Amino acid sequence: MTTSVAVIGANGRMGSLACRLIEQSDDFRLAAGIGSSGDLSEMLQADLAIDFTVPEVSPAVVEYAVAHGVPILVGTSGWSAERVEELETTIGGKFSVGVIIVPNFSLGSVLATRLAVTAARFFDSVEIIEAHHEHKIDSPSGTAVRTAELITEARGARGPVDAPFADQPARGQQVAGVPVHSLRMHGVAARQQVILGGAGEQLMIQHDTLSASAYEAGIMLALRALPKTRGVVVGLDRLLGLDDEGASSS
Ligand SMILES: NC(=O)C1=CN([C@@H]2O[C@H](COP(=O)(O)OP(=O)(O)OC[C@H]3O[C@@H](n4cnc5c(N)ncnc54)[C@H](OP(=O)(O)O)[C@@H]3O)[C@@H](O)[C@H]2O)C=CC1
Ligand SMILES: O=C(O)C1=N[C@H](C(=O)O)C[C@H](O)C1
Repeated sequence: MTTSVAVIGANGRMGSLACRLIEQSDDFRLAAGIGSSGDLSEMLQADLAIDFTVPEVSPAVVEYAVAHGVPILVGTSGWSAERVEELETTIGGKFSVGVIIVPNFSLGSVLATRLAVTAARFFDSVEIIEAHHEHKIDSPSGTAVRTAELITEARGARGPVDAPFADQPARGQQVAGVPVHSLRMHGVAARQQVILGGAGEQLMIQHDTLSASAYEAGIMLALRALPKTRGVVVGLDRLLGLDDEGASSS
């Protein structure tokens, strides 16, 4: 007995990877691959859906899935805390439908963010530099936004990071009070550096994605967790049981 999956954004880099993983698996089969000229109603023939589209389109895809009772795994970036909150309001009573939003499917990236969130409680300065390939249309990356949000949340009583002269454009975009600097260039897949500064020392936590194979295990893990999920869950860390480690506001 296999579970059928519809992939929205099936012609893209990540969507085609998801299609391949589903077709190669023993427990899933591809019910529909939907591109920008397709119709979202094609997802209704599937048990589950995966969204790898673009940040502007993703909310409508997710709302359609939820409205029609199709659990959905979201890999598309752009899901800031504010956007997640809006979705939770929209979902309202429909909490029997699962929505898993994963800013980054790579295990190393999730761990790097976790380490940075833990370290950020002990340093005055925290800034993020992220670099991505030349085809990435959005900035800052979803991973950087999530990292910044978690950092500020974890600092709690310590307050926001010290980001002097942050109103100057060259100081980056302020995300939850953390300066984020985005590079879009040839020769890189995805990299994130969280640089922390304190009295007389610096700590840098860097993660490099070298190829899209880094996302494969995380996609399958999240897909398998989706039928058991109720309501909105954000982050692979939640599925790995890492979310309550180190992120204390004490
Ligand atoms: N969570 C994670 O670990 C990762 C997330 N990402 C994120 O995933 C997203 C996709 O990335 P990537 O695959 O590289 O991007 P691509 O540009 O390769 O693919 C995006 C796809 O979205 C499709 N699309 C656009 N509008 C619609 C629509 N209305 N309905 C259906 N499909 C639509 C396009 O379809 P068409 O070709 O038919 O026009 C296109 O193929 C990005 O937000 C990226 O940041 C990327 C890597 C890892
Ligand atoms: O577009 C990409 O490539 C990636 N997007 C995600 C993001 O915005 O964080 C995840 C990863 O960084 C690759």
